[in-house]
Amino acid sequence: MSDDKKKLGTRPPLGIKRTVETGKVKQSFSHGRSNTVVVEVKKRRILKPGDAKPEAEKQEEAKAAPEEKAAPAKKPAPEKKAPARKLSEAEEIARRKAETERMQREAEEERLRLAEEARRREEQKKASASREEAERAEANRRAEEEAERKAKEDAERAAEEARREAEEQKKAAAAPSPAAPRTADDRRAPKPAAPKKPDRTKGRPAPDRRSGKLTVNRALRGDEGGRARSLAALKRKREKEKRSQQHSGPREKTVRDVVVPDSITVAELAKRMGEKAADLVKSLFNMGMMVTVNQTVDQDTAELLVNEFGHKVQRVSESDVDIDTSEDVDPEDTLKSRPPVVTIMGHVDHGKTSLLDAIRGADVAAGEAGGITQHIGAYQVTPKGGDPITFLDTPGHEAFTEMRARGANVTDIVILVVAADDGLKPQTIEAINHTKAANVPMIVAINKIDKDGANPQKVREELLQHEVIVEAMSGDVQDVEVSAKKKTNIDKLLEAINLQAELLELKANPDRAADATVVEAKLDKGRGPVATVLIQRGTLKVGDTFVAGPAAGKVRALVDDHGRRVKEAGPSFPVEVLGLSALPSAGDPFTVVENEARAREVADYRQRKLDEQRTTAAPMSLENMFAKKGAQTIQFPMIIKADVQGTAEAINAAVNKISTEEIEVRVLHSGVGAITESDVTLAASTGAPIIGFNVRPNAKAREVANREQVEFRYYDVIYHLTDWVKEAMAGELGPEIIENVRGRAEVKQVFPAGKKDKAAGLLVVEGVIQKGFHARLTRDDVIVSKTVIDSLRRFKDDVKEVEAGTECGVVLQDTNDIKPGDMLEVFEVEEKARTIE
Ligand SMILES: Nc1nc2c(ncn2[C@@H]2O[C@H](COP(=O)(O)OP(=O)(O)OP(=O)(O)O)[C@@H](O)[C@H]2O)c(=O)[nH]1
Repeated sequence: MSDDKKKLGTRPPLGIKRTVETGKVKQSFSHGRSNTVVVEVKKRRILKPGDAKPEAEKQEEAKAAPEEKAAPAKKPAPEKKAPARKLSEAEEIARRKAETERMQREAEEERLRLAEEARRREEQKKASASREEAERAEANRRAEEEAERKAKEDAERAAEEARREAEEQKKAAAAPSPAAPRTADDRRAPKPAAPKKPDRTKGRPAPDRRSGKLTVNRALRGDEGGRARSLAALKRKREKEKRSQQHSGPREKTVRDVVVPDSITVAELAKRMGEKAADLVKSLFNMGMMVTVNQTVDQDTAELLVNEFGHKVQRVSESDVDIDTSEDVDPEDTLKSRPPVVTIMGHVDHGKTSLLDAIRGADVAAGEAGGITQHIGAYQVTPKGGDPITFLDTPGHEAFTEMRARGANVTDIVILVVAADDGLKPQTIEAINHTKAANVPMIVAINKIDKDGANPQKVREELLQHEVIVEAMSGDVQDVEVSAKKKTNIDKLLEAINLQAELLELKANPDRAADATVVEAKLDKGRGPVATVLIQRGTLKVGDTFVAGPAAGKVRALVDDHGRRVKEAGPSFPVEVLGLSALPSAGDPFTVVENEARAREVADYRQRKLDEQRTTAAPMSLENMFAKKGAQTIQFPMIIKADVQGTAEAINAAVNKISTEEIEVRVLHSGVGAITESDVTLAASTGAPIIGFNVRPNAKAREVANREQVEFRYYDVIYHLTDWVKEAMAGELGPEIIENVRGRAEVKQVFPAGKKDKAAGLLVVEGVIQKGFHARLTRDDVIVSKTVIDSLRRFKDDVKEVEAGTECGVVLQDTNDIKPGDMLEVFEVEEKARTIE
């Protein structure tokens, strides 16, 4: 036990697990220096052979050993050792117990401290997460509120809100003062309210305040006293948000000049305003208009919207969208001379195509069906020693006029072909009139001079009657005697053209974006829509973006009149353009524009205009047709399909001319390409025949046509077609009824005939009366009945005929309303087949 006592004093403080024995050793050095070192002695297990001491004893020994060994070097504190020896055993136990308890308490405290620290760290982490969450929730809520307010409240209300918020902030700033009164507003305020803090903290232990768990709800309620900092952060965040909202709202800040046409789709307006289409729809909804983004609004509504979103309106008429090349005049110094554009006109078979062939040195007329020029083409020729000349090959003057009607004055010179053996014919005269109307100079080509009956002088004289005074008759119109067949004087004709062109001083600026005119457009099986255009100014290049009538596109390829691919085409050059989105019409302007968006805009506008015209001008429904049928004029409907746009137009113009007062042609649809099922359906529903000009129906269309019994008519010569239309229209009208009045008689007396009929005693005053003649009975010049002479008697004898000056008795068919003094007019009815010119 004494051993134990001795050991107790030297034992180091109790650890949880002691693995080493420690002790302090004071070291003395020379010159009075000393140092105290801690000596650690590792536990040692002493194992002796046959050692059978109990484990506890062994351990005690092991503990004692180092102390005994270290004893000489150790200088234990005398005050500690001495009283220890004096202590009684009970006291020693109590002391040790107290010591152990103290140490345990300290260890426990340390453990608790660490645990507390960990918990606090954890709490802090959670709190900051919750705070962030709360801030996020708050921000979201605020954003929602903000959006709602914006939509519903007016500017005044917004100002009021701002004022209230400012007040709130002031209160929040004053919050740390416990004396700050808590207002009802504060309590109601949905945001975390700073004034609540004194309430919450009052009489509450501080640790409680710190350790309280921060939940989202508590954060939102703002009732956590310890959150004063986060509240301020929230407010700062709110401020920041407000600022960023103000700054991140370029739509409100950027005031745009919005171009508003007559009508515009909501989507397009939104694009121009730089706003969301959905916002516009919402706004319109608030105005009481239910529209979708793709619907159109009028200019007034669009203006309201633009103003509401704070932009400026720039009202334009929709037509401003279209391209107006007339204002874009090229300066004089940019102009360079260009080839003339020549159109050949004249009566059928007077030799237009032959002349063009002679000029070109190519034979096109031979392959042409029926000898009529069906296709509008354009070619450029350069005569020997002359300048290039562009020729437009048109089917007579209709296309020329059609193009002029569309504002396409492409022709510079007209060649009027008159056959020397035939003289002036109706179409020659029409051509003269059209040329004069267009104010285009004319050159007369008196053709077929090789023919036996050719009389050029007669032609000149005939021209005089139409105020065309040729040079040979001392006028200023050039005239050239030619033979297209023998190619006589073709060079003279070309010289005349060059001379006329020189006089005209034709010029254009080649160094600019191209302006052209469509002279022909067709659907090509392999190449899609193809347009032949004539460049009027500028140079058209592959890759150019353009708009042609209602079609937009990008030049994919350019093909010249010899079928060669070219990279560009200058003024007066005819060229085929590939790359169209749709088929334009002859006469449509073809303009190169800066970009695809512009091309689309213009094309869309033009298409809209065309749609408007179509839907308002030519109603094609069955109802409309029958409604019209009830009126005096009979409608003769038809559907025209042709191989080329120019031909379709020429046919349209030709058939429309056939209309009379009684019957008129109504072209329900005219288009280019094969006859399709939809054409047949339209024909079936309207009873219209389908006219295929150089085109045939496809298989499906044929099948439907068989079922629906739709009539197809195929032609390759225009006048054959017009002849048929005339006949068909005449047939539709039925035969003409002609009344030939044969005689007149006066009713002298009326007497009964048979059981119920009445007979009239007449005096024939004029012509003759025959049995079976139609008759009209008039009383005081008013027709009483229309009847037939049923029986004719003279002195009780049936006779066939009674002449003027004689009396007779007649029985009239189906009428007994006869009175003395009535007049009877008799006539024969003749049926005559109609003709339409
Ligand atoms: N003898 C003679 N015949 C000619 C001459 N020019 C044309 N012809 C003939 O006249 C006929 C009609 O000629 P086209 O060139 O087809 O006449 P067009 O005016 O183009 O006729 P359409 O295309 O039907 O309007 C043809 O048979 C030609 O061979 C000529 O100078 N002399």
